[in-house]
Amino acid sequence: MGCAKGRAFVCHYYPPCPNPDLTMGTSKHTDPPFLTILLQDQIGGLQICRNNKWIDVQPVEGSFIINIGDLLQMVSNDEFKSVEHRVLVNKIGPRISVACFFSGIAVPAKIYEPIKELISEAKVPLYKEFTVFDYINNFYSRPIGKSGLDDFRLQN
Ligand SMILES: O=C(O)CCC(=O)C(=O)O
Ligand SMILES: [Fe+2]
Repeated sequence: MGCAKGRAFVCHYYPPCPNPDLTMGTSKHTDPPFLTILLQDQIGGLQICRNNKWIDVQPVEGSFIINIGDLLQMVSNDEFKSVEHRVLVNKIGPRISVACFFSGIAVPAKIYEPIKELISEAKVPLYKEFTVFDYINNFYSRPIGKSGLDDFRLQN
């Protein structure tokens, strides 16, 4: 499927914040690509949302964090769920993280859809066909923090 193609690296620099309760490092969101491989330093601050609760992702030296993104949720027909996450700021710091996003094949436009082997009478396709461009373009035209998954969901 070429999910490992379309790589982009983003480096984040979070300066120390005198009033961490008044702001966020990165507000809650899901990542649009298939996968994100994330390297964070020892400062901490990354949280994921599970059962409506925010859980700290403790830094483990020498390890990477793998986030499932929206595109993987769609091709897996919701077998994998795109994780909602955010970053808190700290009085200590700065905090540095590096994300590698895997967005798949954008050019020439490749049509993606829920993987056929995952579809059956009991498990109907939940998403319509899409290209990486369609999804990313729609994602960035939406309010921050709202994933674009619902715009591609089929009304079964
Ligand atoms: O800085 C982090 O740990 C996470 C950054 C992030 O969520 C992103 O780049 O999408
Ligand atoms: Fe993210």
